[in-house]
Amino acid sequence: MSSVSLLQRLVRWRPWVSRDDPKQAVKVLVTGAAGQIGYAIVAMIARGQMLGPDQPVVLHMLDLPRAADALNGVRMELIDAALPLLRGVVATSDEAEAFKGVNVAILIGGWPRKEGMKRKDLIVKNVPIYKSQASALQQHAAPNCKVLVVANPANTNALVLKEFAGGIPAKNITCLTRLDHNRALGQVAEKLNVPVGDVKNAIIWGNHSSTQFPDASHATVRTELGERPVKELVADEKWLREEFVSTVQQRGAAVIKARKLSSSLSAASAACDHIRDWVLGTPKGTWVSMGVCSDGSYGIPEGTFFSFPVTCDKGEWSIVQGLQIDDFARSKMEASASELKEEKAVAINIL
Ligand SMILES: NC(=O)C1=CN([C@@H]2O[C@H](COP(=O)(O)OP(=O)(O)OC[C@H]3O[C@@H](n4cnc5c(N)ncnc54)[C@H](O)[C@@H]3O)[C@@H](O)[C@H]2O)C=CC1
Ligand SMILES: O=C([O-])CC(=O)C(=O)O
Repeated sequence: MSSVSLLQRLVRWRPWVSRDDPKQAVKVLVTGAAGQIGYAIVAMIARGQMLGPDQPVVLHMLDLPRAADALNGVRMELIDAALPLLRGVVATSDEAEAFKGVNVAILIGGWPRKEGMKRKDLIVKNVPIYKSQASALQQHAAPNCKVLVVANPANTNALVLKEFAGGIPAKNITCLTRLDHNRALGQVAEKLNVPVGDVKNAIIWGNHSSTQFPDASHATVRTELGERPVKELVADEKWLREEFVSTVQQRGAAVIKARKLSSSLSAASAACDHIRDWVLGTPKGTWVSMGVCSDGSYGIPEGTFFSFPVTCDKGEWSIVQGLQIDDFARSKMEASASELKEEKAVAINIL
């Protein structure tokens, strides 16, 4: 007879490991998981909104020691939600434990801006976090881990991560501008009174900051007569160059003014969209905006973390090539690239 008693066997039983799982669980790290965006995103991930409705996940959640109780509360709620795709939860304030073996890392941990601040005012507080987490990523994550930086200033934090996590390929490090992209689609849909799902191919060029350039000049709307250019349907160049651009650029600040907290639901949803499209691919004929390491496309200096239109296939993103850039767009893209150069100089100075 086996020396393992029935009671011992029951204690060892791990309900999240099912023998019938057709797919292995993917380990997804969320940093800042006790915060606003963290609280919104963990349920979305565990419901399959990020990796698909048949993909089991193990959630790794990291937050500071002082948020340990709150993080444990999130862990309890995840168990209480009885989410069938959720095959395990690690809740910790230890970076090594949090990054161990993760396949996808959503880096949200850091400080949010308050009303009246610019995102780049967060460099001093947040950039050092990304230097420290770069080593944890390099040492403990799965070698092909896909990384999405959400915490602001997102592009510069991603750059710091790339600089200090040399073992992780630059193409695996990205930052979130999908929220701005989705905001751009939302503004066009509101203007034309059409379902947002019928609008596609807006572009966010540049920094996730007020110098970003939301560009609807290549966007289209699905109509009964086929796909039609947004430019033609809006028929208001002034709106497209002014109100549309500034509304999207300033939307984060407008939400902070209204909520006294930064966008959480829409940021969490956009982060799911970003990873889903990266991993599962963009639909044919559709591009999305992602902050990625420039290869020199469109004259943007190589190595700059810049938002471009991309398509994704088999887990790889590629910058959409050959789009016509007029003088107006060129000047906006250059302004955002030079702001990123300034942010980089400030970050280097701090580190
Ligand atoms: N890229 C984008 O589109 C967006 C970016 N953001 C940014 O996302 C970040 C998080 O925003 P919220 O969730 O609203 O803030 P929050 O303050 O509610 O949550 C942040 C969490 O990060 C934790 N944290 C701080 N330092 C950490 C560290 N070293 N390791 C792990 N966790 C750490 C905090 O304890 C807190 O629980 C902010 O920087 C915000 O500006 C927010 C909205 C959109
Ligand atoms: O504006 C902020 O500070 C938060 C953020 O990045 C956004 O909502 O886009």
